[in-house]
Amino acid sequence: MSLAEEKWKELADIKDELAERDWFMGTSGNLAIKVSDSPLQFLVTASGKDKRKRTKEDFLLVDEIGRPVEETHLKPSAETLLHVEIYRKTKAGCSLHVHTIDNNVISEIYGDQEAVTFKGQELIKAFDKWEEDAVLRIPIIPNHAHIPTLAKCFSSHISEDAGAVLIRNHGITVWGKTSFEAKKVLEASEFLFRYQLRLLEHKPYQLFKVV
Ligand SMILES: CSCCC(=O)C(=O)COP(=O)(O)O
Ligand SMILES: [Zn+2]
Repeated sequence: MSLAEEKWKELADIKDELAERDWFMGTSGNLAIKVSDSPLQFLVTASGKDKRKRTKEDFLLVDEIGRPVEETHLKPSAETLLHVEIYRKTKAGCSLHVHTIDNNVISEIYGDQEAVTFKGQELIKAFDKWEEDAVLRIPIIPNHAHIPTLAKCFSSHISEDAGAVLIRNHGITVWGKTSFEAKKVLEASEFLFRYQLRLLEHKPYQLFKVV
């Protein structure tokens, strides 16, 4: 099996796991996994497809600016430029984007603050923050319809090899050095969003900052 075939299967297995959680409603979501550094090439989900299905046309190989490497009728994800920024600026190996009710509601509740911040939850350790009272800040950016503008805004929040950015009333994009780390960051983010929303249910009259 070639490296590209190995990465294809790795990403397809991750996609199946996220599909089991019903995190690809209405064809939303896109996933990517790096295949080579020089030249930069990565597999990305084909645009507009039902990501709950597993087919031979789920992904396509794109270059350092998100163009298909081979002749194809498939279109790369509409949000390929966000994945380009991740691989251009970091050593990340995998990036995942999903729309969930929880991440959309959190992004709207805390959107005006331009970030949602967590402190004191054990799952913060999934972001490799182990110190006592570590604080996790997840930026929230506007959902620019013009993808190059969205990618530029998104890029300003990329500095480490693993991270997460919320796009307001849209979804979350996470990345990690490996697909394992990217999925861990995604699961931890969604856990923390669900935790915060549950907490707010018990304090309905306070939209308080968690820190
Ligand atoms: C119907 S979801 C709108 C597009 C989107 O936000 C998304 O995540 C999926 O777009 P893609 O082009 O990757 O299928
Ligand atoms: Zn999206």
